[in-house]
Amino acid sequence: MSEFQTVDVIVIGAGPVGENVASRAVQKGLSAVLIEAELVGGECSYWACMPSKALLRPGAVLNAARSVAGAREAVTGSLDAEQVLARRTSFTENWDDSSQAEWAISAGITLERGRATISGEREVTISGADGSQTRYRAEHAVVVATGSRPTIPPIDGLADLDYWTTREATSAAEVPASLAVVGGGVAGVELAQAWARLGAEVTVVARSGILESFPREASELVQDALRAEGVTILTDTGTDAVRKDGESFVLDVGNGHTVTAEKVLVATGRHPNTAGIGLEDLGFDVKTMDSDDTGRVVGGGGWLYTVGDARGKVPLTHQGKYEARLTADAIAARSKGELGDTAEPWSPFAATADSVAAPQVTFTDPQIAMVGITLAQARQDGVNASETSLEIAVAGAEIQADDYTGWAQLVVDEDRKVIIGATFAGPEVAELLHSATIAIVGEVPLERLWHAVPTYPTVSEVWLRLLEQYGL
Ligand SMILES: Cc1cc2nc3c(=O)[nH]c(=O)nc-3n(C[C@H](O)[C@H](O)[C@H](O)COP(=O)(O)OP(=O)(O)OC[C@H]3O[C@@H](n4cnc5c(N)ncnc54)[C@H](O)[C@@H]3O)c2cc1C
Ligand SMILES: NC(=O)c1ccc[n+]([C@@H]2O[C@H](COP(=O)([O-])OP(=O)(O)OC[C@H]3O[C@@H](n4cnc5c(N)ncnc54)[C@H](O)[C@@H]3O)[C@@H](O)[C@H]2O)c1
Repeated sequence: MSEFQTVDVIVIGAGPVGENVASRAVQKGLSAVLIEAELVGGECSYWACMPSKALLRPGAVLNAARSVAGAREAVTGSLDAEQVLARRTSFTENWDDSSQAEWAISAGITLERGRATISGEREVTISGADGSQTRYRAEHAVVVATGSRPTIPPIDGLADLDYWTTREATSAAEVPASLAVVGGGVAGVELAQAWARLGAEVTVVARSGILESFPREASELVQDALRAEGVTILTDTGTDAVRKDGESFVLDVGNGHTVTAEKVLVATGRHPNTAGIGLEDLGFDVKTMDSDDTGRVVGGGGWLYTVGDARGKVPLTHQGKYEARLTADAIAARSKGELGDTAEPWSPFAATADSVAAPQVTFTDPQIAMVGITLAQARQDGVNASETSLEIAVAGAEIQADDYTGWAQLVVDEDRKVIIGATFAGPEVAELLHSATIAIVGEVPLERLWHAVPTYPTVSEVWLRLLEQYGL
């Protein structure tokens, strides 16, 4: 057994979030070791955000051209699936992480490859692929940035079959003739559209609705678009059992009905990947483990932190990287005695935006972009909230696409007269979202927002329409 090497911060998991904790800690003058069992860059770079968006983008560009007279006539072909898949693969660097590893080293981070377990208080043991063991002791913090795992439902027969998770669905080398998607969340719906536009016959099997975490009007726009382009969507439909008939999967979806497809994608949510890394041996129950706004594990002795998907608050890359910056700053401040047990909301150490202003975009075509809280959530939290919504019908939208169809909503805290939630649905609305995020985080009073004039003719003019409809 090797001796312990001592370092200020140990980060387990080199996904986007772990990378950011380690680099920020180094920038703050601490030494950091970053440990990765698979690919430096994590799920996001190789099997999630980047390849899924690369699969979706060509279809959105083609559809954008087809939605403008004059351009439409110039576009006579369909997507070139081989080129789309090649471009997707280039975004994953062909699943080679050498450039990411080089970046980590150039950032002054010590990079270790292998599977890490927390082997004691402040202690981490790395098991290398060659059977070697390397041990580190942290002076200040051990940060768990181990990401998340797909949650696989207990569907009869499923466990024995070679179904797709989002990993296979983002890295497939060929377009399947047909695809059944179990789950109507963001991952399932994005990948349903991506593969359908590449030529697969796609059926989405959703036990309740589609994209249910978004306002109904927004998810219906996406649902209508998917149906119009040939995706079959079965809502309120459970998957009772799955079996193989020759090379095909057969899903029993109730009342004697079946769905048959060449591939099945199971996209039914994810959970923090915190089991089996030694936390149980230290007395933690990983199912109930909680962290404060600085990422410090409650009851964790002060040295243990979680970030990103492993923290489980907002499982999105940008929000995890935000947590990473704040957690690294909190660790650095505590190492100098400049921060105590708790951090003030909105201070540089507390991830306050996680609960009030986390933005999310569903990159389907049309897109849904949402930030803050929904009307239902606001009312549940006892906030005196109002809702203003309308169809996006402004000159900028008409210029963007013939027959532009979109929808927008603001949720306002009537006591404070500030925006607490916003949703935009329609083609290319993602870039509208940051304006809403700034308005929420800045708690900009509506009467001041009235002076923020959107440019003519852009889709942003919807802000003016929303404020007028609100009553300004
Ligand atoms: C299909 C799909 C599409 C998505 N699209 C988007 C998007 O467009 N935008 C967005 O914001 N989010 C998106 N997400 C979510 C996003 O992928 C995650 O929020 C993000 O990857 C979380 O980053 P992370 O660093 O916390 O975890 P991960 O990226 O999962 O990285 C964790 C790393 O830890 C390593 N690890 C785990 N255990 C150990 C161990 N014991 N020892 C050493 N290393 C270990 C893993 O190998 C992995 O590399 C998507 C997710 C999916 C599934
Ligand atoms: N554009 C993006 O930002 C993006 C894209 C993809 C994924 N992600 C992230 O990745 C995570 C995982 O995505 P996801 O779509 O798997 O999760 P999700 O939580 O968004 O959706 C899961 C879906 O599966 C359904 N479901 C759950 N259990 C089921 C069961 N037993 N049978 C049938 N259906 C069931 C749910 O009703 C829900 O519709 C999400 O947290 C999301 O934030 C983000």
